Amino acid sequence: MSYGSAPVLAGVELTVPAGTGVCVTGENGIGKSTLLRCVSGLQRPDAGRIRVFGGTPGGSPEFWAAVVTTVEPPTWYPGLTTKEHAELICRAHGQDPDEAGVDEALERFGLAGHADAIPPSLSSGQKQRLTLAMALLRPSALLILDEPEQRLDPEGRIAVAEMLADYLSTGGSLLMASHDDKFAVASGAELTTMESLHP
Ligand SMILES: Nc1ncnc2c1ncn2[C@@H]1O[C@H](COP(=O)(O)OP(=O)(O)OP(=O)(O)O)[C@@H](O)[C@H]1O
Repeated sequence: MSYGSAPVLAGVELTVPAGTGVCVTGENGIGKSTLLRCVSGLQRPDAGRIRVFGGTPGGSPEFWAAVVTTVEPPTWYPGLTTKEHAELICRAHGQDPDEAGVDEALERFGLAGHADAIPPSLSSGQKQRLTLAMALLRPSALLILDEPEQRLDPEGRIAVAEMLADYLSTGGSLLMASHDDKFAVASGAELTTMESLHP
């Protein structure tokens, strides 16, 4: 993969066995987001091979039924509230919002008091909470998260790490990038440095 003439991710090899979590770490600019973008099907590598559940990333409705990526920041729907965003994601995936537990999720993410606010009025940490709440509310088999701990307060990081550990314990797979090793370990992910991905 390259941006212009600068190579990024040359010779990288990574396997995330289904039902496990991997967290890639490394200095700013080393290529973590680029890796996650490629695995999410948002960027196509110039060479090499990426398979997700045996298929090409991003290439089919089945991929997007199974995979949630937060690599690209969300766009909020004009005029829809925090709660309506959460309900919408459930309905889009064939779930009844009450049965999916929208109210409980908003409570868990500390957003219950902001259910009727529109997302642009939320703080950056609250927007991050809503993004993660929406990612975890809908059914999925793989979460691809770019620095999910960003903008969360210490309590929020602990809560999200627990929710990711729950996700893994119920059979989900997780690929994330993070600068917070403690958070990643608490999430149940195995830490892997970008440097170690070059065999
Ligand atoms: N759109 C782009 N155009 C040109 N170069 C880019 C682009 N996106 C990333 N790069 C370059 O590719 C390299 C890898 O960037 P990437 O965002 O993947 O790093 P990262 O490890 O996620 O960094 P960080 O820890 O800061 O999030 C960097 O040198 C960056 O400057």
